[in-house]
Amino acid sequence: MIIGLTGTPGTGKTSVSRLLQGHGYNVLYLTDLIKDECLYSEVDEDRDTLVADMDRVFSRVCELAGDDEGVNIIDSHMAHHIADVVIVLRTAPSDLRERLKLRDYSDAKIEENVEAECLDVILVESVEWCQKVYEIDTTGRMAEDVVADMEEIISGILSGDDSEVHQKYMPGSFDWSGEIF
Ligand SMILES: Nc1ncnc2c1ncn2[C@@H]1O[C@H](COP(=O)(O)OP(=O)(O)O)[C@@H](O)[C@H]1O
Repeated sequence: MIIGLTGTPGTGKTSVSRLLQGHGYNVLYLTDLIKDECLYSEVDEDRDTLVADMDRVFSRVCELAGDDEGVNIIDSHMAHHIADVVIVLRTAPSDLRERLKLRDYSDAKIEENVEAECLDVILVESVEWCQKVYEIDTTGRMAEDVVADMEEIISGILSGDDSEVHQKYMPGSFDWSGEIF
């Protein structure tokens, strides 16, 4: 089965994915796949990013993971465009800003991402498009603790009754809209 791990850049998807891989899960790092297999339609020079060809990305992910009975995690801020079941990582805007400052991002790119987190952009898209959405707060926590939450959610899903974990990791638990100004 495919589980998307999505969230604003900097919320910790790749750090958590690497740890999950160490625990034996298959992980597809979508950004690498798109780059390595040229699954993009154009290069957006202004935003310093590749515009993914989502039809080809979707087909390729299905090829790589679709028939696998184990759990395949897709690490990407676009995972919710592909998977029906997604876990959204969240980070309080002030914490996220500090994490993004450590990257080679322009101030504008940092603020664009912080604003997107304040406005729940990825969470709202996930709830709109996916069948099942779980939300984990990473603020002030260790990546290992987030991995433990992920494994709890995955166990719940695999058990066939996710009602308890869905209640515990219910989407829409944070309101950071006041931090925009
Ligand atoms: N609880 C946490 N979970 C994951 N990453 C965290 C956490 N707390 C701090 N971090 C740090 O935040 C950064 C997240 O980067 P990364 O994993 O590449 O995020 P993303 O893949 O979402 O862009 C890393 O430097 C990581 O060490």
